[in-house]
Amino acid sequence: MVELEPRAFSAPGKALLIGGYLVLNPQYKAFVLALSARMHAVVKASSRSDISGVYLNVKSSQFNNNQWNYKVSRDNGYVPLEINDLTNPFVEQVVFNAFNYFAPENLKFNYIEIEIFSDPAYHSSEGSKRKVNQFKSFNFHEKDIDEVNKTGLGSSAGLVTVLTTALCYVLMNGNSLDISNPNHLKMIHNLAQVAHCQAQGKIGSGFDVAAATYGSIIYQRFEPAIIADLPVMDIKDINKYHVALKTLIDNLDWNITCEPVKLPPRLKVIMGDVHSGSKTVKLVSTVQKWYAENLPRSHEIYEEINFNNTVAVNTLIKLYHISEERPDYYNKMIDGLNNDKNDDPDIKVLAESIEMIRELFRTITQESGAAIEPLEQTELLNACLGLRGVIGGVVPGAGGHDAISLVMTEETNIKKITAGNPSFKNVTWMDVTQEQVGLKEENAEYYKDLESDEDR
Ligand SMILES: Nc1ncnc2c1ncn2[C@@H]1O[C@H](COP(=O)(O)OP(=O)(O)OP(=O)(O)O)[C@@H](O)[C@H]1O
Ligand SMILES: C[C@@](O)(CCOP(=O)(O)O)CC(=O)O
Repeated sequence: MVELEPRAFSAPGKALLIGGYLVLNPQYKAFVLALSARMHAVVKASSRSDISGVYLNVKSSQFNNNQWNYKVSRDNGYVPLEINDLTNPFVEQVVFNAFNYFAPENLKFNYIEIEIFSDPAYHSSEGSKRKVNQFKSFNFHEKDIDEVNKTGLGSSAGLVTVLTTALCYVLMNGNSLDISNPNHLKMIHNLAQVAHCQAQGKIGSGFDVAAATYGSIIYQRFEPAIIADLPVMDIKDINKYHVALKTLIDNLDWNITCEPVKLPPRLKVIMGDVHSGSKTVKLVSTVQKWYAENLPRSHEIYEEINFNNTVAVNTLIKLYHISEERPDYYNKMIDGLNNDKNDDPDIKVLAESIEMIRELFRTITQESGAAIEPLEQTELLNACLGLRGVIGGVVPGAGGHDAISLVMTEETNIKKITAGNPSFKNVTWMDVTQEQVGLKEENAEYYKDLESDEDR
């Protein structure tokens, strides 16, 4: 039996700080922050002569020992067959697309095992037990993955990205996958976008998969048609899907923007969970209906949001440059913010543009009935703006009752300054911050021997 060297990969969660809804249109740019919460995949594979075809086990032991066992064969168009009839659309679409992309005739490593881990911040910790080792710390739940409440950080995008990476490693028959190679990263990104869209049954903007792959970025989407135009799998002619997918992944210019960005130094983003969550699909369809029925005014509102989005993003970039070119001036400005002096003109422009974006989304909320910024969130965000060191805040992404995002100085201790204050009684400050890096190679050894917190 030949064994493939185990490898591990992780990909970050996200917050769409600026550009919700507009990012669905390829003409508008968005600012996506990658977060420190990550999804992980540890993969091993071996060649086994005692089984026919390919066998794949995907294990997510954190969620009531959930696991999915697939048989994959070329004769079946690489449509994965789960031997216990269990479903996980995200896993299935990754397997389907990765295998069809490589279309292996005879796979050397035909027994594949992938273990998934999610960092604690993706899900509500209620009823979970923490297991740790020297390197990692994960929550273990007694419920299945679909029954545990999510916080909205994009677990499926992270999952699809790390699973795609793990399978590319195996399907490339060994050591040649290198995630620091831009071509490999592009292959992973494109495959993950296709799988994520197919699993969701819709074509969203893809900002979450882009951030999982490339980290914090300015993002502009691809034209949805490029994925919608893929043929359906025809078992009688499986080469058709393979050729179309190969062309889409390798040869087509997706015309997307994924430009790395950093928050200016000494600023951070903090997320506040309000324990509720939103139905993104419903919000998006309500807003799209409102948009279509209210032209040309709705377009004018979008243009005005875009103007403020651009101001906010450009000001963040400008602040970064100031910090490099005039560090003394910059440090004084941040010190000023810590002492409640918000009089720097650039900070003012940033704060005002974020306020304008919120106001325009409140107009859409009122007119469409889609609760992008519901009253409770308005009150919470306004209370946050009164805190020393906080520059601005939004309900990121599609809005609603998802966790809020606040931009504040590094020195601001939000837990401390809000403790006991009734305005903040419904919010839990999450242990996540922004991160630069997207897909990352991890040490496969670091996931072993996780033990219950109490036993240590
Ligand atoms: N640890 C995991 N193990 C296995 N499957 C997972 C895991 N985490 C997420 N998934 C899959 O992703 C699905 C959740 O994806 P969904 O897109 O609904 O949420 P999300 O990406 O966290 O949310 P949002 O896009 O709103 O931030 C689960 O139902 C499951 O199929
Ligand atoms: C409304 C939208 O722009 C953002 C959805 O963001 P989230 O999944 O709520 O973080 C839709 C999209 O970009 O796919």
